Amino acid sequence: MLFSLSNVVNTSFAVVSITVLYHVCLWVYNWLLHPLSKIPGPLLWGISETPFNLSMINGTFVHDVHKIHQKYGPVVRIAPNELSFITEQAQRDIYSRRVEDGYPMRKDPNFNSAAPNGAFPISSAPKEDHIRQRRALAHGFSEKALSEQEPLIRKHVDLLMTKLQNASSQNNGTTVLDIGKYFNFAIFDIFGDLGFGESFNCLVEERYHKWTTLLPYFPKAGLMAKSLKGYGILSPLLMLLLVPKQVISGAKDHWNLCVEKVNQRFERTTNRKDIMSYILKNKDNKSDTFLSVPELEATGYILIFAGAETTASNLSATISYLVRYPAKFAKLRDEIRSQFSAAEDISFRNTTATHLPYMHAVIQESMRLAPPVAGNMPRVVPEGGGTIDDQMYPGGTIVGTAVYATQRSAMNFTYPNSFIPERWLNTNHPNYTCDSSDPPFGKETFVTDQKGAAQPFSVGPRNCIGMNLAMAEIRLVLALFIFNFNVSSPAGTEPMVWEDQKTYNNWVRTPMDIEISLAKSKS
Ligand code: HEM
Repeated sequence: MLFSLSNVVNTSFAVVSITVLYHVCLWVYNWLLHPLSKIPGPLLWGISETPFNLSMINGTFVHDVHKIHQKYGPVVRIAPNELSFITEQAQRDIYSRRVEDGYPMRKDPNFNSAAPNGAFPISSAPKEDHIRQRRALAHGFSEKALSEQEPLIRKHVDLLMTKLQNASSQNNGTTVLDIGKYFNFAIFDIFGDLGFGESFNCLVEERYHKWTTLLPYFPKAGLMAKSLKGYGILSPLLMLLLVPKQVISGAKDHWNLCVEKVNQRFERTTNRKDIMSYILKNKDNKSDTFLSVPELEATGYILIFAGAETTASNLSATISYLVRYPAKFAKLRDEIRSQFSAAEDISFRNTTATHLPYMHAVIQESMRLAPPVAGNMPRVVPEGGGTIDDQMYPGGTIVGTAVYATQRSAMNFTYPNSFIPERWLNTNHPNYTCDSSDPPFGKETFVTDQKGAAQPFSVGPRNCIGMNLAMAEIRLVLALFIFNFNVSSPAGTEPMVWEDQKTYNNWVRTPMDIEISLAKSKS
């Protein structure tokens, strides 16, 4: 007995010693000998995966990487084998088509896996599958499809306005409410209708549908699981200890609901021009625009999050900045209310940058400061190496641009942390004026801005397929909202600071109480 106990102690000691020795050797290798050892960055992040993973799990990754870039420059090492960039050129080098094979660097498989049914959604699919899936989905996101979808979308936006008007009317035209929640209701309902053929009725019932409450668990569970993957046999234990149970079960429920909704939509025959109608046209043929049922389930799983959460996030961020900067709100209010005399006149077509240049500038500036997809979108440098920002990096290196850090870098933008929509305007525009909340600026101030570095929808063949839809929704909701309401912070409170929130790549949005009052001149 004694013998076997001492054996166990000795073996354990040996295992621990070997593990420690292995890690010490690995850290020394990563520090001094690794091909990326000369790239600047915090030492601990460069020698071990742990700081990266902890930062992901804590929801501070986006802010941490921004700080690292501020301290160490435009290319930094954020894990032993991973680099982060913040230049416009790097963005093109990583995400656009490469001369070598006409396709961008492949996505990092650790962060882009298959769905629970084993099929790849469009966002993770490998090259050949991606090309086929993207073709199949493109029809549902075309200009033609968008104009056919407008009445369907408009119905929900009108209901949003009615709900807000009712809430205000009951309180002498003014009320305080969580506007982020109402934007979620409307955008999720729109997406239910467009993606799955039925609204979630969040707005009608003024409460979240079960599914929408599950959505926050989806990216969190994914990021946590992937961050802990690299710990080998310890991963299941770490998952058990670090990932809250409701995150795991929430992600599972999200998947089950998605499969159910996609299959219900298959069963339904309808003339509605929703996104699925375009895809289902090719359901039974094996052409190059075909999507299998498991792929459709997997893509539905991604679309609901990619499509709804991001759009609602931008609308909320935009209003948060307008509440914080009343002079900007006043300019936008005047532009919209002088352009239209009735809400019915407002449409996708007449809310573009040509018609409402200041509103377009406001949206661009809020996308710059609070990009809905804020993290790094990791890719793998192909075998044989790849050039980024005129520098060659070894094959297998994980690379990506840090969206938030890029868009807030002083290398790319003057006054990078200030909300100044004017930077996006033509300097001859009457609204190109410096307000009391602004740092001083003149006609020349923003000529050095690297505007092309702000790409919240990314670039290249894997950029956002829903960009036109998202922008049309945002323009319509924002124009109608500002046409109908004035906004301010509730008396005695400070406006929320958007960037104080955490992110799991997407923002973890906290309740956003603002005061809205009916625009008297229109009521
Ligand atoms: C403000 C709103 C939105 C923003 C900022 C946004 C941003 C992005 C970004 C940055 C990517 C690239 C991700 C990567 O490379 O890993 C992306 C991809 C994607 N987005 Fe969006 N998105 C928005 C709205 C939408 C909407 C409304 C839909 C659909 C209804 C959508 C569907 C997709 C899909 C399917 C992909 C993957 C495309 C592919 O891999 O080919 N997004 N989005």
